[in-house]
Amino acid sequence: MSRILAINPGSTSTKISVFEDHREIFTENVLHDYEELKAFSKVIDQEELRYKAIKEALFKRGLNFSDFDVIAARGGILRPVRAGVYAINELMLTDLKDAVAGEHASNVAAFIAKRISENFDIPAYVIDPVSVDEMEEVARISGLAGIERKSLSHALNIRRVIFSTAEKYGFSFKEKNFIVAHLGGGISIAAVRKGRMVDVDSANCEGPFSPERAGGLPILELVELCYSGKYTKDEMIKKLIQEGGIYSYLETKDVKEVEERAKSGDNRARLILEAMIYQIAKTIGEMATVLKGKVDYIILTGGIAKSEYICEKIRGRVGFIAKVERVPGEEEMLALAEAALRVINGIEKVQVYGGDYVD
Ligand SMILES: Nc1ncnc2c1ncn2[C@@H]1O[C@H](COP(=O)(O)OP(=O)(O)O)[C@@H](O)[C@H]1O
Ligand SMILES: CCCC(=O)OP(=O)(O)O
Repeated sequence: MSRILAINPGSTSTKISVFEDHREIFTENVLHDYEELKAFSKVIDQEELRYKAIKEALFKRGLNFSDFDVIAARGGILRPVRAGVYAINELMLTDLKDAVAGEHASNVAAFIAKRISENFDIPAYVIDPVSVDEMEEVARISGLAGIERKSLSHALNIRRVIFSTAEKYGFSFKEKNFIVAHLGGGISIAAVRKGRMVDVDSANCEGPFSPERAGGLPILELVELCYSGKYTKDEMIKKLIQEGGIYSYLETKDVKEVEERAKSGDNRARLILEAMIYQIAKTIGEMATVLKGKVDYIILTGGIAKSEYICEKIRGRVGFIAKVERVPGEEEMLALAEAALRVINGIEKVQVYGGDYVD
């Protein structure tokens, strides 16, 4: 039996899970004081705070870091990489430290995992980082020379729900084509052709708006706003990534609340919710063209997919394309544990993060 510690830092919490082989022993979402987190200018500076929080959560249950056989961590915004399991090396830590590809809560995970690994002599890996990039060449062209489309997505959950759907229906995920819409605080929608994520609407800067992110915007108005003198660069980024989308219209990021408001006669909430659903469906339609109409399953996942009401409305718009599956919530912790197990059992090779990405 192998005991696995899975670590998944989010913007306000650190989720940890303990698995014994495939069996989940417990999962805890350790909440952090937002004010305390805000005091750090870089995400990786939160290492000590989050490390201690994880240690305490384990200690409470009579566990220590030395009780584990492997550490599996969510990968941050690294250079573009193929999907898979990566050993944590110096280049990875330097890239995360320099935030070469951007800041994200998961950037700190590799540092925590490395620390445990060194102190307790346990292997540690990061798995399916948010910068998994398997896009085809044609998908990288943005429309303006000098700006390239980027693959920044909920790759860990997207790949996991494809595995679980394939398992459910008894086929290999490499035999089929999927469109996966991860519908959480951020939204990413991917076209996955026979196991390869050939295109994705990046969670931070394209596609539908989400509870907290603006998604794709009319570009000239955006330029006007940037140069209006009202906002600094950091304020603009915050406005687009943390305070955009539903939040900018309704001052809440809670879609459950918005749905309740819409159902009880709040016309503004109804319109904004309908618009998000409309944009999600439109992007799913776009991804169907990427797969030339050969779509086997559309999978709706993430917190918002817990809503039958919203999923039915999306299904109403995209059901003509393919069968719509719902995988409510996310399976990221399980995805981390299973990947580590595949390595332990010799089913999957550990890859070297080396900036040697070849398409
Ligand atoms: N039953 C539900 N119905 C509608 N929306 C829901 C439901 N449960 C959670 N959500 C919404 O899902 C969003 C968060 O999704 P989640 O995947 O947990 O986000 P993240 O991990 O990105 O923070 C929130 O807007 C939340 O209100
Ligand atoms: C940066 C892409 C992945 C992402 O948006 O994750 P969160 O929704 O967890 O911030």
